[in-house]
Amino acid sequence: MATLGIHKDFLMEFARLERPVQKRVHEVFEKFQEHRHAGLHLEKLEKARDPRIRTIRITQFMRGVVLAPESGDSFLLLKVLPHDDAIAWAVKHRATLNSATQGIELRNDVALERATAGVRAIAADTTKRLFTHVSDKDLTRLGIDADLLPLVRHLSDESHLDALHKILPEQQYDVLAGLAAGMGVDDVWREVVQAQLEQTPPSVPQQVTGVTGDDRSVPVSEKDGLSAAMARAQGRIALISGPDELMEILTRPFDAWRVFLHPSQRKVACRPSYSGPARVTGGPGTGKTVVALHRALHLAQQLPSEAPDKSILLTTFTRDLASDLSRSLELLIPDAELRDKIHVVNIDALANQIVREDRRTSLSVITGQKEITARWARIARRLGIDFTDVFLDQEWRHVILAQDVRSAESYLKASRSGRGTPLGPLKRAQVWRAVEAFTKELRANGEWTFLQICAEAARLLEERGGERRFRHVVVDEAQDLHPAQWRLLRALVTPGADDLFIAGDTHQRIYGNRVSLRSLGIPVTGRSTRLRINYRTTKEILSWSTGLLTGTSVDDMDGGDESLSGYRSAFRGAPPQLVPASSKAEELAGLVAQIGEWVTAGVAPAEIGIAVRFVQLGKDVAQALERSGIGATVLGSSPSGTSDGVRIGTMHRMKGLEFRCVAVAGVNNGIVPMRSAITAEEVDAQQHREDLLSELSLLFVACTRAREALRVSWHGGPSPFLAMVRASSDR
Ligand SMILES: Nc1ncnc2c1ncn2[C@@H]1O[C@H](COP(=O)(O)OP(=O)(O)OP(=O)(O)O)[C@@H](O)[C@H]1O
Repeated sequence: MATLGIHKDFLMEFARLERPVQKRVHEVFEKFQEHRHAGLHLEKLEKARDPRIRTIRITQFMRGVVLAPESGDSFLLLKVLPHDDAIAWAVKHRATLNSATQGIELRNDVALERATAGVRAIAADTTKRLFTHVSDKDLTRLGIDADLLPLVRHLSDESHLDALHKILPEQQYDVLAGLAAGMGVDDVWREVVQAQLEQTPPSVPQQVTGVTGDDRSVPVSEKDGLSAAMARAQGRIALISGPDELMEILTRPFDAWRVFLHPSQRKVACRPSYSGPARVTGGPGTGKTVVALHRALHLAQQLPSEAPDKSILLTTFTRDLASDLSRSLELLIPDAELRDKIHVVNIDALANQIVREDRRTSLSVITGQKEITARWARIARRLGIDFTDVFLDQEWRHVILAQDVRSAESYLKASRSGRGTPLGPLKRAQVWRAVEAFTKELRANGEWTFLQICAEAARLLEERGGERRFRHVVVDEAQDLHPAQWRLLRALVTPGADDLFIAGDTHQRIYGNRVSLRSLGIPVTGRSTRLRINYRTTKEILSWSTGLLTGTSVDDMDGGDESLSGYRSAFRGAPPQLVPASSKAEELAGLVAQIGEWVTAGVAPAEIGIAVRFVQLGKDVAQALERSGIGATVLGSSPSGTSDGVRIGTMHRMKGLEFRCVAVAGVNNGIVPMRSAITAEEVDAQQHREDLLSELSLLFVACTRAREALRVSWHGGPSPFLAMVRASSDR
């Protein structure tokens, strides 16, 4: 039976076609299993560099480009382009095997020869070389073939490598981009080559080497070579099992993440089993959520047939993020029966359900932080104790609830590491009196805070012992979870193989909840993987945004430091715009003009996000936009996704989202960081540093939501964080 492969580029181009043309593409290929390629009316091209690359008529104006060897009945759909472009592309390209993985790659020899000459000319003027630190032997081991070596050896700058992205054989570009981003040879081997080798299905014959004696690139062999070579290029090529799957993929072409996982992502998501809790980390946009979704699917597929619905919990920080996960899961798993094995709910809602069921009554929850702080202030005044409202609230969250301290005696002995102000026994007794007054008041009113509910849910489950609701738990945005939430997650699933799968990035921690996973009974050492390729944003936005973090050190929740080394993007775009204004009115006017320009350029308003530090500014921006006739939705004020307007949200709300264009407004001195959110240094120096880091992460999160364009503006003095990034880019 014929095998059909779809190249990622084909899907991307298909996505941009008009509906009737898409329909034709589908009609042309839907019966592929019945055809040997003669039946597909493939046209040979006279001057083709690779005689197996042919074209096929889609409509009068559009042609598909297909790789189809003479013998065997495998096809690879490579391109779908306007007629002349398709022919031009088809005659120039060749399909070869990657020497390290034996996966199929495409190359444009003419362009490569031209690029080599260009790079040589540039290299004549400089002694700088990008890859002097890597030997020929290592490059060869990583799959760089001898045809490419002269080009690679003359590259002097990373921007030249970026410019070659589209013409280099794909996997070889991946290797070079990793090395250029500072990864070691072994790391690149593991993440690009070995990950790919491991994913090749066992049924596909492994060849020892794909290079000829002189290490030159070799064409894909005839007779069955193509389907094996396609199977060794997962991540770039998807093998289609039949017409239903073809239909499935072509129906949602924009969601390439469903089909094309990078080998480093697939390795984490589809590993048959982990011996205990496992974790995936990585900078913004590296696909952690995508991996968490695929892991949930993988676990669902492995469940025994008698496993009940909702055997797997897929959870995250907020309700909105959980709704996004649900929507994505529907795309990833069309089979409702399989999908029902996965329960998607945010952690607070789950905790609420557990406590509610126990008490057989609904719970009244205090949601506003302002109200909570006001209560602490009242209590401190009433008791005549000399602690600020913010200090008491932090002590309660970061020490008492975090360690589940339930008595004055335990509090006296509790570790306060992470808190900067030492507290002697007398002071602790005062704090405890305030805590008792606070909790008593809540109890008397039948009120709860979210964290209290989580702590209570964890306590209930621990007490009941053995009542494990789920076989597997998958957690996204894990960096912001509080220890009480972790205790709940720990209690929901029996410790052991594949119990917890955790996705998160501590550089994006914005709620100040530092935890040690090990101390919470969640040891991930040896089962933790970092993703490094950013799929969301341009190199320019990425490098500017990571510049914000220069000089900061962030823990990895496992006793070490998190790193962004090797973090990279393959797209290029315009650098972020940094726009000062002398007044708020001027800043808003500039912002409105920019949004207007984006909309005129064809960006849908809902694909534009505006991040602000506080809600009122968001409302002001919304009004300014509406006055100019541009619709806007302030996130959180109406159910998300219900309006087509520009999305405006606080930086906190931006977590987990993404937009084609992002404007971050009001990045003023005194606002970012928000003065009121920073503990005074003299009150608690450690907390002061933590608060500053959370505020910095908040700006980092907001800026990294952008796919194509980022604009950062302020009025009056700029945020000191912006001075930091400028200083780092000057270096
Ligand atoms: N293998 C892939 N192929 C195509 N697109 C991908 C792939 N992996 C991720 N993406 C896309 O990249 C974007 C970022 O992915 P995702 O939200 O999973 O990243 P993340 O690491 O969770 O980001 P953040 O930490 O910033 O929330 C999404 O648009 C996603 O669809």
